Amino acid sequence: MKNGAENLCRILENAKLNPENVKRDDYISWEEYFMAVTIATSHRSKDPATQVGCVLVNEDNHIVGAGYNGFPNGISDDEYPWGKQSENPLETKYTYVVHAEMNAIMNATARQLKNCRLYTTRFPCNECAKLVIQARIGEIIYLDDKEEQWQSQAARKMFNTARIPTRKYQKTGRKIVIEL
Ligand SMILES: O=c1ccn([C@H]2C[C@H](O)[C@@H](COP(=O)(O)O)O2)c(=O)[nH]1
Ligand SMILES: [Zn+2]
Repeated sequence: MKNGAENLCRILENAKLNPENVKRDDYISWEEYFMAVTIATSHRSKDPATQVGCVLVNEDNHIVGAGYNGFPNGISDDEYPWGKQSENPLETKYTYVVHAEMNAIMNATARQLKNCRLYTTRFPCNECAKLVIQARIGEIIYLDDKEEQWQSQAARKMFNTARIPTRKYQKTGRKIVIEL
């Protein structure tokens, strides 16, 4: 305890004598950083209605995978349909699109995703939930839930049974402006 107080005094003294030696204190937190990367990733999606981003983070806070919703490799974004409604399932995006979570898992640089955290802009659907559980991912952090959708309800039910915690990202109000 005494050492802690002495250290603090030294830091404050140093800050007074050499203000330029002191680290900045307005850096973003890990949580803000990972959600910012997740949101940025969603901007790669070509889906005109819903852009989803997903990032996988290991226990060392390293990003080991990222993905967004899009058609499979080699499937043309211009020739396949992006529409939602048609009597013919061959004419809607749902038949073809790979979900952001699936892409993040498939693209991961690590084979072992056990205990990774999954950041996503949208609560995973039931199909993604199955993959997440099989990959032994440890926690889900999401920006928006889709509580009204049965796919999200089924996913939540499976996460609860599999004891995978989920939590809504708490916005901090921090803004970062990126000029591209
Ligand atoms: O877990 C999920 C659920 C959905 N997506 C993708 C798939 C589609 O491209 C959109 C959903 O389209 P709506 O227009 O909102 O019906 O989101 C995903 O990536 N992950
Ligand atoms: Zn999904």
